[in-house]
Amino acid sequence: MSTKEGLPLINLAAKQSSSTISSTQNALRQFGAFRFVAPQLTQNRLQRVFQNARGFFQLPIELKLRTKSYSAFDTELIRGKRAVPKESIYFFRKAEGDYHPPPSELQDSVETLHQEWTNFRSQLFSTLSIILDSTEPLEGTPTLDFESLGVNFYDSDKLDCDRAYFNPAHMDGGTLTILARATEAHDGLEIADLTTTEKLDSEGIGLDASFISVPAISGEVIVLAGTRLQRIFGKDKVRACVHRVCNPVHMSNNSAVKERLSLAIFCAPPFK
Ligand SMILES: O=C(O)CCC(=O)C(=O)O
Ligand SMILES: [Fe+2]
Repeated sequence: MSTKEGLPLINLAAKQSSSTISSTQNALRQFGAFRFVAPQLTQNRLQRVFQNARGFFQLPIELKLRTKSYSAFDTELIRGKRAVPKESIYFFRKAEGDYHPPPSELQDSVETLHQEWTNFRSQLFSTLSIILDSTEPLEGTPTLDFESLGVNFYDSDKLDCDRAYFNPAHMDGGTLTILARATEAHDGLEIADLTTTEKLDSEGIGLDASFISVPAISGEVIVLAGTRLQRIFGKDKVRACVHRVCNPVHMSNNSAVKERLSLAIFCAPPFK
């Protein structure tokens, strides 16, 4: 199944047809993912964030380490053990200590993008309630849910050839992750077809399941269900998406891509 057939594309501003509802219900069980149309999130504002982030990631490491919510190459762990060969900077997170703010152009461009995202948030969650036939609207709990945003930078020059993944197979812990990428086309992002395995943990699924490649398409973003959404609705309705990013040097006919930037909004349902 191609990604286009496999992952339904939703227009949040429209009334959902019964065929969109049923294909999205299926996609949430099979992949834990779908897409929505959001040119406002993928065009100029996003490119400005990536341009500023590229400048930030090129700064000397001593400067980056002093920056609030920066995580250096190979410092984040998946399942508490596998280091992820990426650098990231997170926004809207609390940080203890004496850190510098990120460069102001980067901070401003992230805030502008995030402001645009807030126009989509309640539409996305109310559409999700309709799709999942939920009688209660999804509402965030201030103690459990908070929203943050991460910009990730992957550089295949920093990766030994034996590491096939920029980001090993994992699930995100929150409700929904909105993912946008800097490069259009196949940039290594893959999601598991959860109907191809009996395994339930992300490591087992990573070894056992079939994965499909999810190209980045202009004007659209991908939504990944997190473990919290799976817990709220139950595994029969929603599976947490298991996703990974291949090192582009391991991808056939795309070996020219060496650098990869992505942006994830770890979003929370609106509060009452
Ligand atoms: O870089 C990507 O496309 C995926 C990022 C991701 O999985 C994450 O930040 O949790
Ligand atoms: Fe993730």
